[in-house]
Amino acid sequence: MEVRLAAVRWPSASHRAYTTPTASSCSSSSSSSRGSCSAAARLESAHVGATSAHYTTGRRALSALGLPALLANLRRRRIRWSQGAERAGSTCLCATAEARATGTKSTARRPSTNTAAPVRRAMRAEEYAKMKRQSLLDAAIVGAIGSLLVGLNSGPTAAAGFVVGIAFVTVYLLLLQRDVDSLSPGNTPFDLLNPLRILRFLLPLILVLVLGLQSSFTLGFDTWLDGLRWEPGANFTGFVTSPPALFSALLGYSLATLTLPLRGLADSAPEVRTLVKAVPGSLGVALRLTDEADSRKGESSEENHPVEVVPVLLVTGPRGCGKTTLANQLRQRDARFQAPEWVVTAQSSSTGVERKELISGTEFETLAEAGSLAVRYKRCGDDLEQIDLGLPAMAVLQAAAAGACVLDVDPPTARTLLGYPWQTLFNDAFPGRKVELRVIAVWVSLKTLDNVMERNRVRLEAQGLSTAAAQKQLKLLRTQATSDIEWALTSGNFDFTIFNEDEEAASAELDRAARYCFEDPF
Ligand SMILES: Nc1ncnc2c1ncn2[C@@H]1O[C@H](COP(=O)(O)OP(=O)(O)OP(=O)(O)O)[C@@H](O)[C@H]1O
Repeated sequence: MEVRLAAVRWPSASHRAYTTPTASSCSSSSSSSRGSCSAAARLESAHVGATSAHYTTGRRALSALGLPALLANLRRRRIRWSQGAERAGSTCLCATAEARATGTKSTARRPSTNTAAPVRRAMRAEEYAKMKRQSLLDAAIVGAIGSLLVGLNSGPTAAAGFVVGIAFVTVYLLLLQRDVDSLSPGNTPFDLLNPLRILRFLLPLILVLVLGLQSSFTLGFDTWLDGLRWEPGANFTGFVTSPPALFSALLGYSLATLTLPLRGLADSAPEVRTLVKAVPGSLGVALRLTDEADSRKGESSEENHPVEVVPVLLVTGPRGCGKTTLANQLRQRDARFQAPEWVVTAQSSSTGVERKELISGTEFETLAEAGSLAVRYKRCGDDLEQIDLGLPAMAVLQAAAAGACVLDVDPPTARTLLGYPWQTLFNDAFPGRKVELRVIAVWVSLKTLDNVMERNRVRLEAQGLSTAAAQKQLKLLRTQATSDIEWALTSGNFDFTIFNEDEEAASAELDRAARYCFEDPF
């Protein structure tokens, strides 16, 4: 899938250099066109926001609910699990380690909450919730029709047995749904010792026992006991004295359970639907109409409006832990990762941003008032003058046009960036298109707060600060770092945590994390 920033239309005319790069300006290599928009980024549409250890999306549940679909998807899912485990595992482990190191209780698990990924996740969850309802509805329909037919054919005892069978299927389905809900990299369907799973597979046996119990209550225990015989043909189980109830219950149980794989088959074997569509009569017509409506819906939503992803690699963490070093190394290794161009009101070495454009204070305010700046703050310049710095939201898109935008910022700035209404911006700027920001958030830190302080102490002393001045700064840094780490652990925004004790290893870890800008782990 491609992100064509070439087609970006910026809504506000006041956006100076950030105004719409038109199709023609894209094809020309005008230097004023800061979009580099001829470079359409090749991206895979994906949902990386969800490192969720939970395995609850509709697509995955679809596989788990139907045996044929499960077999068909087995290989793919194994890959997904291993990828999910890699990410979720590393995040959780790191978060736990950091929590231990800092004495903070970790509630951090995963995904970024700021982007459109949650919307997609919600859609999948909705799809899954629909499937859950559908399976229960299928069982209810089979129960209603089956008990009526069985009742007419074999009497009320058999009908009651059928209803009991359906009740057990309902329990089976609820257990199955609970099982699927709790699937995670650490709890795969291959774990046969899961108590709920064992209970689920023992349900038919429990059904027979319950029928026996019911029979003993109806007949009276003594009569029921007298009737217990081990005579094949006369009393099939030796417990249940009413074969019609037993057979109907098992029939109800089997039929309703069958609806699961049948629904899976119908979905995964279009030729079955095609065959049925050829059948004259209302069923064929109904199926044809349903298919036509589905394909029209698909055309309008998927083909005409593919999801265009804007990948952003957000690298943040406490001061002095090596964010900039790692981000720069990544950009040097891989040209797909680009830093955005910030706007500043004065040139200064203290701005801390590499790419910046000088604009006037008035222009800065205009951008800020138009809501075009994803983040803005003030810095002290070389001559102690106040400098305004801002990151135009459009600059993030433009940097991502080469592949992915790398944002190396401190935690408060990261927080502001994550809170920026990106989706509203995309909806306004790209009407009729589905554009999503995919933030891969990486927390760069050290294993303990003391290590963080030591790294900063070395840096401050290397800058020539006296011990007293360094101590003063370190005190402020400790307070800030503590609050930053607490935010990282509790916000659930971070996909990866990297402890930058060893630069080479940390670089390799950042490489692995950065890969998710272009890959779909699910
Ligand atoms: N793995 C490492 N081991 C030792 N020193 C490192 C390591 N990584 C970076 N450094 C050093 O730590 C210092 C701070 O690095 P860097 O500027 O990249 O950190 P930062 O997190 O971006 O800091 P800031 O938040 O102040 O911008 C630099 O002097 C850098 O050389």
